[in-house]
Amino acid sequence: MELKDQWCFACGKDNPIGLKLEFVEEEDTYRTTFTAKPEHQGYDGIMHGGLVSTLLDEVMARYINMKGFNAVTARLEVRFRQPTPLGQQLTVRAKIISQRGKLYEIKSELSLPDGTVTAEGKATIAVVEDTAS
Ligand SMILES: CCCCCCCCCCCCCCCC(=O)SCCNC(=O)CCNC(=O)[C@H](O)C(C)(C)COP(=O)(O)OP(=O)(O)OC[C@H]1O[C@@H](n2cnc3c(N)ncnc32)[C@H](O)[C@@H]1OP(=O)(O)O
Repeated sequence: MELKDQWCFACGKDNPIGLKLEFVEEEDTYRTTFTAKPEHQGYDGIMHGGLVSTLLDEVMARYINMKGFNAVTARLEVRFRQPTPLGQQLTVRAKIISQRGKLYEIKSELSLPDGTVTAEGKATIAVVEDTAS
C-alpha cells in the first residue's frame, strides 16, 4: 500500500480537485479542518453525505498511517446527525478506541464552530504492512 505521489483525493497537495486536507495531532486525537463550498453540496446549501464520510474516513485512516503503519479502512459507519452546512469551518477529529491484532477501532466526529456535532464516524482500520520498524 504505497503512496508515492500527492494525488490522494482527501490530502494530496497535487490533486486539482482534491480537498487538500492538513492534519494535526493533539494529545490523543487527530484533527483536520475543512470549509465546504457549493461544489461540495448535495442538496442546496448542504454538504454531500459522501464527502462528509470522506472527511471522517480520512481522519481515522490517516491517524493510523501517521503512527507509522500502512492502513486501510476495513469498515466504515457514519451517523449523519444533522445536515452539514456549507461555508462554515468544520473540525473533524478522530480518536483511537482500541486495538486487536492488526485491527484498530476508531471513532470520529465532525463539528461546527459552535461545537454542534453534525456527523459521527466509526471505523475498523486494518494494518496491512508495518512500516514503523
Ligand atoms: C507522517 C504521515 C505521512 C502520511 C502520508 C501519507 C498519508 C496517506 C494517508 C492515506 C489515508 C487513506 C485514507 C483513506 C482510507 C481508504 O480509503 S483505504 C481504501 C478503502 N479500503 C480498502 O480498499 C480495503 C480493502 N480491503 C482489504 O484490503 C482487506 O479486506 C483487508 C481490510 C486488508 C482485510 O484483508 P485480510 O487481511 O486478508 O483479512 P481477511 O482475510 O479479509 O479477514 C481476516 C480476519 O480479519 C478480521 N477482519 C477483516 N476485516 C474486518 C472488518 N472489516 N471488521 C472486522 N473484522 C475484520 C476478521 O476476523 C477476519 O476473519 P473473518 O471474519 O473473515 O473470518
